[in-house]
Amino acid sequence: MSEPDEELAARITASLRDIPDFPEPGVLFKDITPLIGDGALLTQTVTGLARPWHGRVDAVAGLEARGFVFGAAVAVALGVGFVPVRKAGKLPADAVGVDYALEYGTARIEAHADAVPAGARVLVVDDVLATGGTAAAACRLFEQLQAEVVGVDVVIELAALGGRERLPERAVRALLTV
Ligand SMILES: O=P(O)(O)OC[C@H]1O[C@H](OP(=O)(O)OP(=O)(O)O)[C@H](O)[C@@H]1O
Ligand SMILES: Nc1ncnc2[nH]cnc12
Repeated sequence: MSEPDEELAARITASLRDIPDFPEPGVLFKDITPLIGDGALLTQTVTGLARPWHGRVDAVAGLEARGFVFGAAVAVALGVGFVPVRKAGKLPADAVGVDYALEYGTARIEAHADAVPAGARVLVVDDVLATGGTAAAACRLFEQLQAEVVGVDVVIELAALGGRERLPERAVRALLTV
């Protein structure tokens, strides 16, 4: 896996806005809107996410909603298709789903049953890895579809919340670990 880019990590750190007690008391929310509002930093972040994966994936999956921003851009950078992983009830065709818990609540994610062919190499992209519940559910989802999850690629890992431990034997990569 590629070396961490310390300059990019510093730029991401400087851009993040910490919002205490959002969306519920006790959660320190990492707001990425300043990052994605900065064209140069958004480009560097997408380039950094895509860097190790050129020629190694068949599809990029992005997790609704913030994972769509980065995931679709990474798919373009890699020249592969994008698969939206949506919250329950949003996809129009036959879907498979997984229930999960995240830092602040529970949810269900779904993907279209024909989103990727069996054996496809899928890269899961999201903005934040916190408890890892969302990313682990996404991995299970693609394995239900007989795909191969080659990695979980996030902008920010909140290490204290233990997401990486929730994803043993996965190639988990974060541009910034806090
Ligand atoms: O590691 P976890 O504890 O599972 O938390 C990480 C997830 O939480 C956030 O999504 P959220 O469900 O809040 O959706 P949003 O992108 O629509 O805000 C974030 O975008 C990740 O997908
Ligand atoms: N603390 C946090 N900040 C932003 N997104 C999150 N998703 C889960 N936990 C989060």
